[in-house]
Amino acid sequence: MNYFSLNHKAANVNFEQATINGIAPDKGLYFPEKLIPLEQSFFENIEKMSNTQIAYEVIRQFIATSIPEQELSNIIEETLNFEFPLVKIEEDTYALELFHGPTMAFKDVGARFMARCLRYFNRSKKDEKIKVLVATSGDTGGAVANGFLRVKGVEVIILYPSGKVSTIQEKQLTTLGQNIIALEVDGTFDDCQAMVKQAFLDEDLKELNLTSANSINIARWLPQMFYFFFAYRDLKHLNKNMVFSVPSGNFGNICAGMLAKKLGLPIEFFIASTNINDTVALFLKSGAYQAKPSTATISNAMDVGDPSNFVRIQQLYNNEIETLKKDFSSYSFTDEETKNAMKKIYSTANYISDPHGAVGYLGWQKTKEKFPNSIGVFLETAHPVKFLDTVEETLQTKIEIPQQIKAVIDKKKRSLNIKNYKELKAFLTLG
Ligand SMILES: Cc1ncc(COP(=O)(O)O)c(C=O)c1O
Ligand SMILES: N[C@@H](CCOP(=O)(O)O)C(=O)O
Repeated sequence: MNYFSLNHKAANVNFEQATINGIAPDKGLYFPEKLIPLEQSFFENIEKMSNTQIAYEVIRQFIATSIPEQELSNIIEETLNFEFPLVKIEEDTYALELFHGPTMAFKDVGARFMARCLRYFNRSKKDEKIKVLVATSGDTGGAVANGFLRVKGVEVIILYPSGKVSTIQEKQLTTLGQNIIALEVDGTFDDCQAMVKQAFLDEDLKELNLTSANSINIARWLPQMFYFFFAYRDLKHLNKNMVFSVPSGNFGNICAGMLAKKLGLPIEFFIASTNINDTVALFLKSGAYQAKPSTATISNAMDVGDPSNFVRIQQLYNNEIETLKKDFSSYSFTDEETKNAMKKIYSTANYISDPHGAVGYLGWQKTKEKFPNSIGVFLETAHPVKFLDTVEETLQTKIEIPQQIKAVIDKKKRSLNIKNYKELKAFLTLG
């Protein structure tokens, strides 16, 4: 399988090269050249398959010969060594918990998979180093730090917006040291992401072997398909159509679900549920895509004003907005609505949702009238403890701190402050 650039001005490359490049030389995101639907027998027998068997079948066409079969199986086994439970919230509503990995956010899947692919690609390199540049609005940074810690030949540089991530998220991305460096940016997530993209295109930095560990990188993005299949397997016995509501920021997660649908996964509809950063919802109304500066909210990991992966979603639908709307819509919610949803879920189902999951719940609530015979699955993308102050204050309850968080909470933060691209470039060239 090869990948082409969505800007159509760069050479097609295989999985290994696309992973190492991160983004194509013409600034475009890589996209698979063809999508081969999975066999009918796969869906007929899916209840009998384990997570790792499903993941292997789903991803193998995308890896092709870049990684040998046994090695790919090992990568998947190591990546998916935690649970993906579904919790019934209401008769027609389920939460798919994606936070049982080491950093308690869905990013663990993509970050662990990508780190292991790079480890394989670096296996025979001696002194050569790859620098992984990553922008985070909260969770990617921690997951990438954890997933890439001590990976041979890789140095990770994380850019995060100062004062705009939660205390626990900040600890997760600034305290590991070793091959992980955190840069605290005086700006928003979009500023961080723009700087990362600029660095990839900077001729002066060509020698540095830069790549990205955001979902713009196919090795981070593609494994995010896995858990849509797991949820289907676990709910198939209900014999109902399924609608997914995905709390969305950079739109990588929902785009992976939509790719899964193109492979044959029978999902009826997708809802991109956002906070007030509503660039995509506005696009669906007006037909004109207008990126805007992001606004800070209590679901901070979704504070994205120019979602990178929306171009991939458009590509999946041949840039035909009316066709896209048959499978997809987007709704935005305020912090007040989010807090009320958290309270409702807590009082009616005794379930503590984090602000992102609550936005997902709201998206399904808003849409469910149109799907009276279906079940809605909203993704619980992070553990509520990651947003401790907001959750405890909103629900007036105490959350037990899990072991993964205890391990970082008292560690000392280490970060360097930067203000602009010039300072990033100076750091990369001198540091
Ligand atoms: C907890 C949480 N929920 C939702 C999102 C949004 O996911 P995506 O950027 O793939 O749309 C993120 C960050 O990406 C996140 O960390
Ligand atoms: N919400 C993200 C922002 C980056 O998203 P990514 O999936 O493209 O890495 C975060 O938590 O950092």
